[in-house]
Amino acid sequence: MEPEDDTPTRAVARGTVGYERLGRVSLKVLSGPDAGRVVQVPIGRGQQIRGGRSETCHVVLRDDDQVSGVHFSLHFEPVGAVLRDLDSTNGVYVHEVRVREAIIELDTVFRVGATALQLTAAERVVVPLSAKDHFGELYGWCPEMRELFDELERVAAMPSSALRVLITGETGTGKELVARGLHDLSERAQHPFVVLDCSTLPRELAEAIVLGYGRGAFTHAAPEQPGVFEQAHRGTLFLDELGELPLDLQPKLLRVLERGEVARFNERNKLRKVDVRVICATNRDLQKMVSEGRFRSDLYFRIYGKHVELPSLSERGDDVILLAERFLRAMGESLGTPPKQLTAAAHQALRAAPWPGNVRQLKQVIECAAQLTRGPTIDARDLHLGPGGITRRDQLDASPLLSLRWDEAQVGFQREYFKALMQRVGARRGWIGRAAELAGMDRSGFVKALKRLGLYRHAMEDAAEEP
Ligand SMILES: Nc1ncnc2c1ncn2[C@@H]1O[C@H](COP(=O)(O)OP(=O)(O)OP(=O)(O)O)[C@@H](O)[C@H]1O
Repeated sequence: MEPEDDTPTRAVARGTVGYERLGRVSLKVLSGPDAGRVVQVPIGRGQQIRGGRSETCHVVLRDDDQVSGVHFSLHFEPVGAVLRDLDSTNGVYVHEVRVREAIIELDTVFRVGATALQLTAAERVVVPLSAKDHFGELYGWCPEMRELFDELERVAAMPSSALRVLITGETGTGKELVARGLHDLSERAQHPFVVLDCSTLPRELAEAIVLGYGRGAFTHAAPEQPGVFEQAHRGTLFLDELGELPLDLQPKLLRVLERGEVARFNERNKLRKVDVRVICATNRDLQKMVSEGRFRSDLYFRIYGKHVELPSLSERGDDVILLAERFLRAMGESLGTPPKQLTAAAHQALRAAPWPGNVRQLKQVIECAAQLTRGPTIDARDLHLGPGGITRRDQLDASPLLSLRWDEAQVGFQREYFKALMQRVGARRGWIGRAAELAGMDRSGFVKALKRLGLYRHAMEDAAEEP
């Protein structure tokens, strides 16, 4: 049966100026080295509060040596405040019961190390929303996205040299589109926008790619090559997957950011001035990496100015439908045909799918369905999202592939292939290079394939060490 009203539920009417959400939280330290301190934390959209000994936390408990670097988080869902132990050594206790995750109420006391904390206030604030449904090419209609657009419009209006931006969010949520939009709206728009994906940097050549190299760096005949900073001179350098930047390259990057000068790989004494706005993105937990010594804190503070967090697609309500329709319209325009329509059942399937690869995966599913569906409508079964479909998180065995169409069977097979390959190589140092080599691919092609198939985030989470 068709639902009576299938219009988006969480999109905000055009022209709405603001909406109310939780905006400020207060915590009181009842006992421990910081007893008596009251910490007030403004919370951004979808942001969680973190506590621990690390300077990167919102609630810094520097003097309690029983507290881990990043010990606990608090985030707020419709059900209440969710307190979570972030793999701390000594645990999180509520009423002296150790918990991994607990929903706590106002005034609840919890203990981390020798410190007892009380959640004393959670205040609501009215936040402004953009009147637009897009920022550059990034589209969205739900309040979370419209609040984001308002933030981005204000960031874009600031002088670009003064501003550092760190964009976080799962793979495929639009981080590169945000960076591109900020560049296009800045006074640097006429100059280059250069993207460096740190996850595809080959270790041996990383320094030469970032800093550039002079004539004869590798062989006598090798020509000179400017690094990414020089290429982006007067424009913007987008450092994607910054969490994957090799540790030994981090101080060199910091030096360039601080001094605005770059010395090529084999020309240590020849400094070249560069005027570059750097925008960074990651889907890794940089705070945790800093507290574990896997990312330099000085570089973290250098790049961490304005934090832009992109919600995952499953947190954006009916944006999934509106985005799908947008992709269909764009396809129709490029083919000169009327856009195909999604049935109500297709809407339901899109809403229910988990989308580990977020908007990138949605776009791929929609484009694939539009190309392969003969009639003017796309039904749920044309999307192949249900049990046994291509976007299930768990493994497909080989036999269901045989009953799929050729293109879907190929995608299904590719997912199986990459999963098996990653299992074979294991989560150990250098696994990307090793897996790419076994697949006969270059690193960048390998990482792109993982992203396209929605496997990249899980692969990174599973990897115990830096790739
Ligand atoms: N809100 C959006 N509106 C329209 N298109 C989007 C949106 N978000 C993402 N896309 C599309 O999805 C794809 C992935 O976007 P993008 O590369 O910006 O994601 P990302 O977060 O940088 O991914 P990764 O972390 O894997 O590099 C692109 O084709 C982009 O155009």
